Amino acid sequence: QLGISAKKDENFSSWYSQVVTHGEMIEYYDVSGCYILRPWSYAMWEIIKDFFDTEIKKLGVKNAYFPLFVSEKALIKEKDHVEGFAPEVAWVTRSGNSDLEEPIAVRPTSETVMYPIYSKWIRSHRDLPLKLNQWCNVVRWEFKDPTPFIRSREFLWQEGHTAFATKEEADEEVLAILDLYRRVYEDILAVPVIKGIKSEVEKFAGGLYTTTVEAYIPNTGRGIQGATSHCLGQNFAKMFEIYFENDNRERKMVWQNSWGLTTRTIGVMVMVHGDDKGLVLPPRVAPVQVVIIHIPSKDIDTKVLIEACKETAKQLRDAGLRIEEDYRDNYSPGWKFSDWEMKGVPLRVEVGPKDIASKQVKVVRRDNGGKDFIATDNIGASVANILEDIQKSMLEKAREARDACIVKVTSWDEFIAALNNKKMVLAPWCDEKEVEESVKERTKTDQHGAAKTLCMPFDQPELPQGSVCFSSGKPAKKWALWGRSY
Ligand SMILES: O=C(C[C@H]1NCCC[C@H]1O)Cn1cnc2c(c1=O)CCCC2
Ligand SMILES: [Mg+2]
Repeated sequence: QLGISAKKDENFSSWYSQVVTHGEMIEYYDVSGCYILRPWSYAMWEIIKDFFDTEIKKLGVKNAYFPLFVSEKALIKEKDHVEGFAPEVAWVTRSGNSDLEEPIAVRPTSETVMYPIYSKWIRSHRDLPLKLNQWCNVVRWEFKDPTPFIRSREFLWQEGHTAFATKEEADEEVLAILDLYRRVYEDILAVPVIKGIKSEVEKFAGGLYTTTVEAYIPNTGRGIQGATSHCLGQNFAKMFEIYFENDNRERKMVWQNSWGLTTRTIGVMVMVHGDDKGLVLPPRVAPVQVVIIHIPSKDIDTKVLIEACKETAKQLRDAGLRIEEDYRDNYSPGWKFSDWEMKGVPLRVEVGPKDIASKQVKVVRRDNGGKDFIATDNIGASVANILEDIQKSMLEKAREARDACIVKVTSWDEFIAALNNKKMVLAPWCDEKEVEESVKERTKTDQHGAAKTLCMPFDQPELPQGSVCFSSGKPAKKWALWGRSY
């Protein structure tokens, strides 16, 4: 197949579209905003899912499945939760050619599906904590330009919905889940994220507070919400009458959390690591970690060569690695190299007659093009070490690039300069809603969206006594990370 014509640093959106299609991750579809996840990307979702599912089960969370459809009555139950989002809700109004009595919403998230049932199930403190999660799809009729993985009208996610007797338990779980989200990004996707709390304007309107992991796309200079873990407080318990009798026989409302991670994770990884040859996959998320390619030659019987490759493949599989062997005789080695580079396979192993003779193989890294020769004996361990090094260096490289795009300022002018220089901006802030709204107004231009707070990082720099808000001049309460975002 043809190479990628768009350059990442010249035409990012064309580059991205070509990388996800040539990399066989996405197929386009005739319903706007919807995409087909091909095996190459679905395998990545399965790897993310296996990790997160295993970890939440250690926290005592159980998986369940709730209906796709929500009654209008249930959906509008929690007023300020849904009115802001109403335009995004998709409705079923007809079956066949007869209209439905009542329109039914397609779940955009499942609080209003699950909580009437939670109200029924939770009676006594013995029914707590209730910790359920579901892996499913949700539909949101977004109007901003759709982008594969990043913004689509249907996407896959997990949504956790938990209920506790005390706020302390809820607060603790919010942070435990947030750290799992950090690990998905940093340990599996090699994408650095910043943990923080959302402002009152940006938080989930139905909740008490929202914590988030924020990623960053250097090419567009935009922040992107990676995943969110909300403490809902007792707001939904009040609306949906979720009470329990505590051990003093008093009737109390539960404290709830809800937390979600979506297939957006995959798009962020592609955007951060990809290059002009295509995908560059961190080994932990790569469906294939090593591809073995034989180099035919008149100096050796191809069957002997392929047998040697198979032996190496076996050793690598025995080391627990995900291997592909490419012995196709209708493509040249060079063609195969660029094909597997396009798909982002972290390591290529080339085997030719000379390598057989000297009991070695040639390895080529996808992330930095590094070439090396390694002995075939104990090759499992040595290749596993190379993959670990690739994983680590990809995260370090991405972290450096991200850190170089955070500017710390104290004045409005510095703020605007940094923003227009496609940076994220750390600024002392008075933490007042109307000030955030005014910054949005003042930074909205026709070619860019407004700047907003991405989060208040948990890791706060020193805030000198007497610091004032970069925008309002009022006493600053904390440092906020601002930026344009997806
Ligand atoms: O979905 C959440 C909160 C919460 N839902 C569960 C997973 C974690 C977290 O995302 C917020 N939210 C976002 N978007 C929408 C809604 C909505 O509640 C409801 C209406 C349609 C659009
Ligand atoms: Mg939204």
